[in-house]
Amino acid sequence: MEILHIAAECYPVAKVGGLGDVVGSLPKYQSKAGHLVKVVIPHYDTIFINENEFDCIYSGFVKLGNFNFPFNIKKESTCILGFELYLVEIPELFDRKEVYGYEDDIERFVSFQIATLDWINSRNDIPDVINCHDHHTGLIPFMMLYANKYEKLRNIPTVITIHNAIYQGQFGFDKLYYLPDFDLSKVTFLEWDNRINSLATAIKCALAVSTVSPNFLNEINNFGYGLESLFNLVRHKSRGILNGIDIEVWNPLKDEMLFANYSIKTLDKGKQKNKEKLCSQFDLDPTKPLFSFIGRLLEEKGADLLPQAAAMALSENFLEINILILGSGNAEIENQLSHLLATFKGNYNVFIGYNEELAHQIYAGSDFLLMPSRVEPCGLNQMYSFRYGTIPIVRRTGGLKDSVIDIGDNGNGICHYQASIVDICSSIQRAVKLYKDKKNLKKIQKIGMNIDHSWEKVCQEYIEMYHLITY
Ligand SMILES: Nc1ncnc2c1ncn2[C@@H]1O[C@H](COP(=O)(O)OP(=O)(O)O[C@H]2O[C@H](CO)[C@@H](O)[C@H](O)[C@H]2O)[C@@H](O)[C@H]1O
Repeated sequence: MEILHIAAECYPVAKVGGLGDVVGSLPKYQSKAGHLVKVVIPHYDTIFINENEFDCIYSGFVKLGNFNFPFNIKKESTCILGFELYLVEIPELFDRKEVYGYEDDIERFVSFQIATLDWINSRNDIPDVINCHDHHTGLIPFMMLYANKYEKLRNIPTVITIHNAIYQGQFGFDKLYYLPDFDLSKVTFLEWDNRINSLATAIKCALAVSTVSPNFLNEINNFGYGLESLFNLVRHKSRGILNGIDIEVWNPLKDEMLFANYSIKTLDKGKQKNKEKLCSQFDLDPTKPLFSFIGRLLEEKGADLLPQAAAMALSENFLEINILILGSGNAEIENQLSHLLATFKGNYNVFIGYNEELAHQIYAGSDFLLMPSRVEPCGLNQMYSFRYGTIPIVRRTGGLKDSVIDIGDNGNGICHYQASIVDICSSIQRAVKLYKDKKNLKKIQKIGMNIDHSWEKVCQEYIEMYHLITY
């Protein structure tokens, strides 16, 4: 079947977080399974886009209310990613370094969605299914059903995959005129809490809704960021599919970003080498257990707890542990984490920013990975940790609950219930104890490394979902 994914991110073209990882890997494995898979994202000013060849295959103008933005559809010419990659080039709106965070994000992503549909509408061959991802593509199912100019696309089944339900792409009805002419009797599909809500619109209009873990689907039926009643209403067409990971990109034996490659057989030596390099780079003690955190420094990730939790853990375990943090986000959290350096130099370090290579090195060189998330629709970091023989320490929420089982229950990681400093610190204490019990430590590391979280296994669940709505 022909599957078209539409999203804001796709690794390695443009990535801010896990959405990019999934949109860069699920299509690759669907393609390997024999499907024709296309991915459409905006044309940003990123290294991958500047360094690769693209052919312009379509041009037009996006009409956004009174504005007319010229756009091109560009196709990556070599299929280097294992699927067909298409970029929507709207220079005025997307020729920028960052993916999100601009005042005109609504105008940017509404234009992206209209340009994408204009192009699909112009094609003779149309996809069998369109898989939208998150709110940036949430108006697509609505426009396909009710915008006059997309009548031809009406019968293409659509899926909305929810990676993050906190951000919903809301805007006022004063911008309703941005949308192409549509059947006005359907305007209520756009509305939630008196505003246009892109995610709610997609949930109402898509033929299927998927979340990135089964447990997150259960959670949002009770606590759905204002959308719980809607999630309950569409339960019949919803399913939770736990994310997979790209085992080619995340492979300690072949990962070119590591200081030393290793497999389950050479775990001890391999991890030690990576740890020593990492520790010397960050002025840490390689003889002590290394606890790391990688992620966006936001409350949803529990990152606001990190400064105090790190201070407490480092004081309680004085000179017994190392903590290393990689991330960026909330400026206050960034400052607090940076300030800890003065007190705990030698046992603590932080890198504020985004660094893909360093992330790989940290997964490989750490002993434990902290994920005190308040919200985690799936979480990929714990899966990368397993693969690199690093034990995740997680709060039992969302997809973390689906993928991490506490060592007390013969599991693969360390779990706590509360997003609290005390809970994080007591998990760290348990980890320190485990670290000293080398035999048990190795056993748990190996359990993790043997888990198969590959897309090869999971991508069939997406195909089953598509089949349910295409036949
Ligand atoms: N500073 C930094 N430098 C380098 N790399 C960094 C980084 N900060 C984060 N990353 C990387 O970004 C990715 C984060 O992925 P996650 O799935 O853990 O969270 P995210 O909230 O972005 O994704 C959302 O979508 C995904 C995909 O569905 C869900 O798993 C998740 O729960 C949901 O919140 C990982 O590849 C991580 O290594």
